[in-house]
Amino acid sequence: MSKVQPHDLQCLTIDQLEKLAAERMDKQTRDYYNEGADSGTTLAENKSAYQKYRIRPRVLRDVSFIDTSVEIFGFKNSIPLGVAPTAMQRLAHQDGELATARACKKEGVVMGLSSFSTTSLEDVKGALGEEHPGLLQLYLFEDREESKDLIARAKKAGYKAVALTVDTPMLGRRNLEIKNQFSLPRHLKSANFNREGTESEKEAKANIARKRKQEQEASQAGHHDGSQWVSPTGRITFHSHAPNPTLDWERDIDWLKQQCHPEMEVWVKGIATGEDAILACHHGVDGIIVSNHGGRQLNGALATIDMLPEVVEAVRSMDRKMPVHVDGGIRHGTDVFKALALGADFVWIGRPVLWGLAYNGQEGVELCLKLINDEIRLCMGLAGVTKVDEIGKEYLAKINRDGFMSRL
Ligand SMILES: Cc1cc2nc3c(=O)[nH]c(=O)nc-3n(C[C@H](O)[C@H](O)[C@H](O)COP(=O)(O)O)c2cc1C
Ligand SMILES: CC(C)CC(=O)C(=O)O
Repeated sequence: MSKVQPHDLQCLTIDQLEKLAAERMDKQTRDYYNEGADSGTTLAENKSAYQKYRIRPRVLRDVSFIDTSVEIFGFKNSIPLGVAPTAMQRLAHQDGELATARACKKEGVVMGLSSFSTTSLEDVKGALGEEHPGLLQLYLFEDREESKDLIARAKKAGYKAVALTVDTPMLGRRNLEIKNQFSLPRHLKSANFNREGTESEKEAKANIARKRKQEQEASQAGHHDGSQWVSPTGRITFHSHAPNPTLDWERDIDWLKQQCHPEMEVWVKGIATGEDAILACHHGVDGIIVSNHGGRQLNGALATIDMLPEVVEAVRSMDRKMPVHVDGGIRHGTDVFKALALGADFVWIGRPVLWGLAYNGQEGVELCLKLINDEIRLCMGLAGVTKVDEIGKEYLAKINRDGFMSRL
């Protein structure tokens, strides 16, 4: 009988990792990382909704060899899970995104990098290495030149995909963030922006700024109020630039595909309905991520595992096969199994990685990924499956409100 080899006796679960990390973060960081929007119901439900599902294990199947790997962006990922893009990782640990990248490389797990990282996208790709695919998360700015520049740099650095985040036309209301007057400490910066730039880049930006100012004066009532307006030459901060209320399927997705294809895939992150999944498919995106931004945007939105079935059904009704991923509230290997059984091709985790980083830098992130890896393997074995693509809805039952169980 094989004996379980713990990686760290102090930390055997993601829940324990969360507690250990909380002791090592300052209040500003802890609140920023852990908070959800408004009263936090969607944040809580992302996690609790997994309890509605139970696994129907099959027995007497030889599970002596289990393959947890899947292919993503042409890369053999060790588990059907990736690290979701989360901003400002150097708040958690001085090595920030570099520590996460090194851990992802070591554990064979794909990494999503936030546009608002505290390490440049080039340095992160350097740490991931040539073989390892990177995904760059994008906020498309109203100032297209900034976004264009970022996309060109990602392409040059060798990223395999971008994911446009579409659930942030406005920033969700995070009350602790407001109360703490959260901002990036002086010693850190949004490393992908606010670069000095060459003389000709500076000149081009100054021209855009002049043009914008003229347009604004002419219309007298731009759609930004004075407190939000930041000129294209001004500092880019997440408060000023992540939200973009002007994003639109027709104009922006086609533009993005033109900038990225064929070198980089274009994904859309933040799909929450079957209707939008169909639009994404019509607009030719390479894949979608069902997400509510970890409960940080629209409080009262459905938990992502509850949105997933309608999105999967909508996508399956289309002629073109488009992959569907999901994130939000995934804390156990059994959660990963349930999401795949409900039709997701792949899942992503956000906060658990930040907790790993805060607990012990690169080693903490490795620990987080190892714990989840162990749990996925164990769950597959105990459920009687040996390959990821064997996981289907016949392995799940749903517990309804009245406590009765139904087959899916
Ligand atoms: C602190 C923090 C920062 C985040 N930053 C970004 C970001 O820059 N871009 C983005 O698309 N999503 C961002 N997200 C959302 C994550 O990509 C992901 O959707 C979410 O964390 C998944 O939920 P989970 O934390 O419950 O796993 C962030 C989430 C957290 C917790
Ligand atoms: C740059 C940000 C808006 C980060 C983010 O997406 C978040 O804090 O949820």
